[in-house]
Amino acid sequence: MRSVYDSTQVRAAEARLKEFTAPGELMQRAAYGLANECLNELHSRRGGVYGARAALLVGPGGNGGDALYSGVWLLRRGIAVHALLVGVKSYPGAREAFVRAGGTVGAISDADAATAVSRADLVIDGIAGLGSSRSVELPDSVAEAIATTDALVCAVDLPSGVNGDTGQAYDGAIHADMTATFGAWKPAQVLAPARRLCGDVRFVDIGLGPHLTDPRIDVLDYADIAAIWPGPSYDSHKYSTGVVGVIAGSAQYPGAAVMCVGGAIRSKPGMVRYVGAPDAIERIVAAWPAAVGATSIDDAGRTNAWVIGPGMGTDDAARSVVRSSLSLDVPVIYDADALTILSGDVDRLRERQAPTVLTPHSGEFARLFGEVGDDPVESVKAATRRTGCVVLLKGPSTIVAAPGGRVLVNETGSSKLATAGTGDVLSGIIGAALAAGLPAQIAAAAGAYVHGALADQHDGPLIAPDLIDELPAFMARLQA
Ligand SMILES: NC(=O)C1=CN([C@@H]2O[C@H](COP(=O)(O)OP(=O)(O)OC[C@H]3O[C@@H](n4cnc5c(N)ncnc54)[C@H](O)[C@@H]3O)[C@@H](O)[C@H]2O)[C@@H](O)CC1
Repeated sequence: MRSVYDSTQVRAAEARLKEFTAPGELMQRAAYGLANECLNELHSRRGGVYGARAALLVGPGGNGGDALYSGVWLLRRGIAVHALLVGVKSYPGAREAFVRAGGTVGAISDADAATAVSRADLVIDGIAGLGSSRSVELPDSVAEAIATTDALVCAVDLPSGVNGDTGQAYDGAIHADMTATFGAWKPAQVLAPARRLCGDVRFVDIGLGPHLTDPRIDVLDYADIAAIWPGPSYDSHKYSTGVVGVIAGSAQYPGAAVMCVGGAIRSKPGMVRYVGAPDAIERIVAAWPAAVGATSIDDAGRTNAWVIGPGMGTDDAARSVVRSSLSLDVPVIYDADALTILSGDVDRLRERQAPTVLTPHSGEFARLFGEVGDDPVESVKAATRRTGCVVLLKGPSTIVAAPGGRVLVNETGSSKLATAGTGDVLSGIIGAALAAGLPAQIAAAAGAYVHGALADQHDGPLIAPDLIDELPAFMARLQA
């Protein structure tokens, strides 16, 4: 598990750590770590560092200070380093130390600033880090040189022009190949769209660890999923490993039911019960002979969790099923059409006594709760407060929040998943995890992890059934 801290938490931890360290010590640790990461990467790219050129983009704050002090270390390794000041001020003492070590200094507005960037093997972006909250305005020629260079572009703590806490990217944000993060992972390093601008994030330990508490976000990794994903025990039987009920599909979207049941059944619950019209049951059993059919929830028999919504339509019959499902006393995941049906009636979700998971994409989220906005984590948290449900917002970074709980962000998957039917598979996987007894937020986040990992491991173009085909091998590895 990777814990992620926002700027207020990082600054508070820094303030506490500073009580035990000499003045300037933390910046020296950061600058040394930054220089090391750059030197290692430069070495692997060029086979050596001596004789290389570096350009530093230096803002007025601590971020620029880190860049200048890292320049001192680069100079000591025989790299020619030129600093370009963005603005008139620079961090007290840093510029002088840099010049003493042999560095040269110019302004970002200098006529040869773009040339200095284009000739560099390494560009260090120290315009702004934790204090970055607006667009980056550089001369066009410099912006163009940064955007087109083959040099290693390394961001100091965070790329300039991204909001470290929300993941928002402002105009002109720097696109780095690598980011050296100091002391903690920051939200922008795991949230879209900023995550992509960070490149490869390298953690530089400056000793903040003991002073950081109560992370804003956690990111689950493979080891977490392997530890929590339920597997059968020696005395398992089909009822002990969980029974999933699925209400999905319609005459218009029959495939949604096949995808959803497939996602559930291949995640290995004890049993999957499909509820639908007789012809739909026939189709499902033809595709998945191990599934069991029933024509109503009442006739379905014992079930540990329900998946309701994929492709079910929004007609009166579907509305009535969704309304009556609110009183089910087992966990329910509402997806797709069920979310559209609930969008006129969001506050009724508070009636639910058992755990409930909502899995909207941004359009469905907007219908339910209003537009996601610039701070998606806060939007999702507000939705959980309003409904009392676990809310999983699908997107380039999937966010899963629970009432009163910590926010989880999923990093697996990619735009490969932007194809019809993949969401139906996801809800089936989450349904299986819920039926097996995982807590709702963990089930949702673990399901998103598995779903994304299936896409990641699939070679070539992906369609939704490929995810189901990848499931047995993935599950076998996970439970080995
Ligand atoms: N506080 C500490 O103890 C440590 C801080 N460190 C560094 O200090 C940084 C935070 O320093 P600061 O609080 O001074 O904040 P920053 O240096 O991130 O940014 C603040 C300054 O940059 C300007 N700025 C913001 N966006 C800009 C833009 N787009 N274009 C031009 N100027 C812009 C602001 O007006 C302000 O003057 C961290 O990200 C990290 O790099 C590290 O040295 C580790 C220790």
